Amino acid sequence: MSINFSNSYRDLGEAFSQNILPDPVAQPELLLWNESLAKALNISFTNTFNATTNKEQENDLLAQYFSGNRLLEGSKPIAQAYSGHQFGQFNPQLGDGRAHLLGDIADAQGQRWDIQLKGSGVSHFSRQGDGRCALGPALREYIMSEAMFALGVPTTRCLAVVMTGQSVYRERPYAGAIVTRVATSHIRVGTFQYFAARDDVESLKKLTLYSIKRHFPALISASDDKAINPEQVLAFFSAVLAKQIPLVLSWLRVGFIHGVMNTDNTTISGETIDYGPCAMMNDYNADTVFSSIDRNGRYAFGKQVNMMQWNMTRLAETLLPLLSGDEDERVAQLQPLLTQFHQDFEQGYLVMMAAKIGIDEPIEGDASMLNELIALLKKYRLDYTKTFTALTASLSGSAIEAPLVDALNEWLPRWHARIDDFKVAAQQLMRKNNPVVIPRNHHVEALLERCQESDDLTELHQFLAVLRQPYTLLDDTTKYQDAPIDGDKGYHTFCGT
Ligand SMILES: Nc1ncnc2c1ncn2[C@@H]1O[C@H](COP(=O)(O)OP(=O)(O)OP(=O)(O)O)[C@@H](O)[C@H]1O
Ligand SMILES: [Mg+2]
Repeated sequence: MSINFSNSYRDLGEAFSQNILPDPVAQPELLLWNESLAKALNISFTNTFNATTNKEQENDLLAQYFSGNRLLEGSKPIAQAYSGHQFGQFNPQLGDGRAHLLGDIADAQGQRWDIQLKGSGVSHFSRQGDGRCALGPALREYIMSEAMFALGVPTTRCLAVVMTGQSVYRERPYAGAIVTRVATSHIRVGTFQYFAARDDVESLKKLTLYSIKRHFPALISASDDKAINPEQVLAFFSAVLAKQIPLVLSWLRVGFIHGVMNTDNTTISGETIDYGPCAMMNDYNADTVFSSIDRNGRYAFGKQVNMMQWNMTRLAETLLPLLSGDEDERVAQLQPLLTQFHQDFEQGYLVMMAAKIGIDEPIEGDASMLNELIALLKKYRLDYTKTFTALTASLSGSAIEAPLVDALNEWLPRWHARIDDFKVAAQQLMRKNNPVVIPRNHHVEALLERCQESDDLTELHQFLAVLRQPYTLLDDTTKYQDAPIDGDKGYHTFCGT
């Protein structure tokens, strides 16, 4: 099997991670293999398999590798150390309690990707946990991240799901599984906090330099890549902030609620990570929360940008020792960047929402028109996805049906007047920005239930095929477009264990 691993994170030294092998499982069985992702990553088996290898043998070998039972050549697994603010409370000692980073690989364009097993056994960071993952949450991560990728949301992805043949106990026994996650890195805000909490400035410098090289190489010249200066630290912070804006904007565009935006679940690369308690919004309400542990609505749909700014402020704090001047001067260098973040986000939000109603370059008056629409969505409890799909279709003659047409009857003429001169272009823009299908909670949950009861994955593949083309109406799309009759009242998500 040809995967050309580096172990660059492990090479940072023992302060950063624990060297530890995945814990072998009883009976690994490949459930899902993401062929298109494998291709994109340049992962191929041509050296391993020959004309006489059959599909079953191939899958068996993949199951061995992606359960951690066999180690891929060149991989030196580690569990990464990190801390994190969880619902506002700082926990200095988190880290990969059930994950193993196998190493990083380069794709054909030279982009590096981490390959990580999740659910692969305990580590130094496991605390009370068993190091394992149940099948439901593993499949959920695969489905949601594939859907998000196709929706155009920056995200970590899944390469494989392997059943372990072992039960995991979560109040009752469930089938266990291991998911292979791919990310441009697994460096979290909490990774920086880990070293800041220990006053380990040398490691903070090393981590910042590594992060710059990995994610923002333009900030550093090849000749002086051994140390960083305060200007580079500020440029790094700006670059991290800039990554979070398209991330949160795309969540808001498609109605995604992350559910657990703790600093340990916020990557510096701006990729969605940790699909534990996430959910999709149905009818529009900025206060929407589904996570059972988010009792105060800290991570509600409409609060996500504020929470991201809060997380970025925690990142800023960790960078203070790397700046110059006294304490006040250091804060004064970071503060304007956080203010700028909010302004850039607000501007980006207007552009994003305007695109959803077909306007490429918003002008004065568009913000108030959008606010009015959002107020109507909320007042009449209109489904977010369906509303924009109907508005898009209406531009080529589809009638907007009741009750939507009644709810929007005063708003529609205002919108038509604005886009009348460029209806065709408006509709094209809307088609790109408004999915016709999203991974609705009730469909995801129903499928997870069925997959746990039966080995037949036909429906799962059908659902995935639809989710992989969320801007196109396929024959099967209509099966998954419906909003739940009760608006998901009483639906609760749980932190994915
Ligand atoms: N079953 C488990 N065994 C050991 N540690 C666990 C388990 N479940 C969660 N943890 C640890 O608890 C912390 C918080 O968990 P959280 O649910 O945010 O992350 P996760 O889903 O395990 O991983 P990730 O953020 O990488 O997707 C992490 O340190 C995680 O490793
Ligand atoms: Mg997590």
